[in-house]
Amino acid sequence: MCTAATYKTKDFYFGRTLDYEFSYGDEITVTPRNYPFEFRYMGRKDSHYAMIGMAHVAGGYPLYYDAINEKGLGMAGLNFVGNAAYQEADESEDRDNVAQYEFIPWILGSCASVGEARVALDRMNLTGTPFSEQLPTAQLHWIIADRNGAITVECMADGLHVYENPVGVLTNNPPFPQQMFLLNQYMGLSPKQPVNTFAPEVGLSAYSRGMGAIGLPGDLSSTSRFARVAFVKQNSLPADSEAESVSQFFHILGSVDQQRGCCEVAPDKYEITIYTSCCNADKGIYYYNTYEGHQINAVDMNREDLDGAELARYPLIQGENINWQN
Ligand SMILES: C[C@H](CCC(=O)NCCS(=O)(=O)O)[C@H]1CC[C@H]2[C@@H]3CC[C@@H]4C[C@H](O)CC[C@]4(C)[C@H]3C[C@H](O)[C@]12C
Repeated sequence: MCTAATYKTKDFYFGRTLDYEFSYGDEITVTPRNYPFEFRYMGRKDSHYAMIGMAHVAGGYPLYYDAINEKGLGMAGLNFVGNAAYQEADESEDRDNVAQYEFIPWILGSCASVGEARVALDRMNLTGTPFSEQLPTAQLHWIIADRNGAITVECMADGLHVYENPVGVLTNNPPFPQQMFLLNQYMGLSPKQPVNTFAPEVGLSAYSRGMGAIGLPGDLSSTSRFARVAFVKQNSLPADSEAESVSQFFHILGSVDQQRGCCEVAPDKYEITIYTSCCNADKGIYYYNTYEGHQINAVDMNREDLDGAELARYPLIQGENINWQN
């Protein structure tokens, strides 16, 4: 499972948790403007917007899981197993055929906003073409967001859907309209203490703080994480400074953190939050921490040569960094 969220303070933040039982070998990867992208159907693009994100680099190609570009647009792919169904390549002149593994570079390379992404999506066919035999087609859906809004993209048997995403969060199954519908169940929840509308004549009292959100689901299912992160995000109070914003963002995604042992996916195999990311989309900074490394690390795309042609790659820093005080 995975969870993605957007957040706006002075700047615009975009990030995700990646929850899985193993790692593909993830690296924070900066793709500069002149790295030549060889698209499967759309030919070679010698120049495009620069981007930074988490990727598995295979044969020199950045297979992005999530990224932002230099214009402040962010995009993340999350599992959508059993529902994702890709399209056939369509040779007509007015269609752009994009393989699922190219989707993030395709959009972030050429779109500066969600509006521009919508235009690109209008003429796009998303194909299930695998990257290689070793890396078969991933069944994903995506969130695309900028400081003014977010959309969800789901390619299913009945076509490519683009939904307005008013909460700016995404998890996994079921399809997005059902996730949004389920939020109706929680509309009564509040960060304020409840008042007794249950039975005023019965002497009920708020014996603890935090009772306004009783009923918010605490488990790790995708629908529960969706409701929980949406509640936490919507009620989170923004602070202006960079450190406070980044800290708050990690707290928001911390609400859906997966601890080893709590989500068994096969006998003795457990899904955990492998990494959590928080991108400052205005400044081009990728902050992250990992399961065994709570310290926040950062890579700033603007410290790289963005007019270059070579990827800059940073393996994840692992291991806890404990500041001893005596
Ligand atoms: C496993 C992850 C989803 C985690 C998640 O959501 N876990 C919930 C499980 S569940 O919801 O409970 O079922 C997803 C998210 C992004 C994916 C990569 C995208 C690029 C590339 C595409 C290629 O085609 C195949 C290899 C490739 C590197 C992909 C590997 C893997 O698929 C990645 C990491």
